Amino acid sequence: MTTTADLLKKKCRHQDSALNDAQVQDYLAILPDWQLQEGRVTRTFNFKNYYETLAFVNAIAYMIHAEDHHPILSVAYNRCTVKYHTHSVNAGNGGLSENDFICAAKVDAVFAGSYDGAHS
Ligand SMILES: C[C@H](O)[C@H](O)[C@H]1CNC2=NC(N)=NC(=O)C2=N1
Repeated sequence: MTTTADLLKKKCRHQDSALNDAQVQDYLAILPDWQLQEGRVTRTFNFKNYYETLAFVNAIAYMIHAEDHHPILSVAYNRCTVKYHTHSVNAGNGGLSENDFICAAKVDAVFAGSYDGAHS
């Protein structure tokens, strides 16, 4: 059974095939703060003010760049919603892959202050 610790040790890699519904549910079970909304793995993070919201956006941008796996971000005064899906699967039609859950776990680690940087 995959754990969040397993996900944190992984690195995103190119994916061609999407996860099936059962696999998606297994990953969601280990990331309880994330929901599946409109086919995207989604979580909203709340902050005290705009400065802290942007600090979070910049912090996850470092991880996002290191993983080369990009979410849709919506940024408001005191919250940021992160939505992940994988463009490359299903012949470019998109879907969910393990990369989405690797990055969700790493976003949580950044938010918790426990992200230990990109590994080569
Ligand atoms: C060439 C580049 O590595 C690919 O286009 C990456 C970039 N970032 C990506 N981000 C997401 N969310 N899905 C992808 O399939 C993806 N592919």
